[in-house]
Amino acid sequence: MTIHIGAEPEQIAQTVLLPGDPYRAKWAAETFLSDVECINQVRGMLGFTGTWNGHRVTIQGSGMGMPSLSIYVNELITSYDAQTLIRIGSCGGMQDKVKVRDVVIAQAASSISTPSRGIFRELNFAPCADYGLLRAAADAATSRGTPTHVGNIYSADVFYDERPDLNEQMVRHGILGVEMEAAELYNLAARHGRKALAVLTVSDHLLTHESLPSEDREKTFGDMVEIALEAAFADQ
Ligand SMILES: O=P(O)(O)O[C@H]1O[C@H](CO)[C@@H](O)[C@H]1O
Ligand SMILES: O=c1cc[nH]c(=O)[nH]1
Repeated sequence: MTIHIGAEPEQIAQTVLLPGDPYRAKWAAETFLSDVECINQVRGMLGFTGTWNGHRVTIQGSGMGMPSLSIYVNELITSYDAQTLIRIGSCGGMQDKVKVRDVVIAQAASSISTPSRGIFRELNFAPCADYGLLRAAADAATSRGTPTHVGNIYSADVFYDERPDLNEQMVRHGILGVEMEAAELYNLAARHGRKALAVLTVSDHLLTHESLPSEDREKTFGDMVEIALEAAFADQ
């Protein structure tokens, strides 16, 4: 057990999916896994372990924002030996071609700042996905026929952003979408030699101002969950 995760070491699998929303973790575990056990309820940040196609998988809520994700990912790596960590999140679309409900696979994650800023200081470290996971997820999305975009995203510190000038530059430089966790997930994976990826579903659009209701964000983004599962075990 750790401060924030109440599971015994053997209750957490080496492959962990990480939705921000703990109720998306519950829905995804109950929908896609068998033999599901709830392994964490500390602070209501629900986690579940079960099996998918014979493989053990944990789906653990990470909370919103990089400081929250950093707590769970640090504990999952250092106390539970998690090896493969895949965020399954929502994002806001930032290009005309990126439509609501499309999937975005984050090849890299730009940011203004992350919790790792104190380490990198003047270095503009480029947080990037594990290439094997990225390729496997893109292949899974193609074979499923899911409208999918692969590229650079933006990991923000705030949901209610006050920098339209910065958004304009990101749109101009091809950023596909905005969310709030992937950059620090990629930093931590690099630091600890683990594999990480973020597979996202577009829930909002910064250009069209569309926005899905919270229940849809919790319970309807199944394509990204299955893409993440297929990518996690593509080589096994
Ligand atoms: O839907 P999740 O996975 O929480 O991801 C996105 O949604 C939250 C904001 O509503 C942030 O955590 C952002 O990254
Ligand atoms: O961070 C996020 C997540 C979903 N939608 C947004 O617009 N921003």
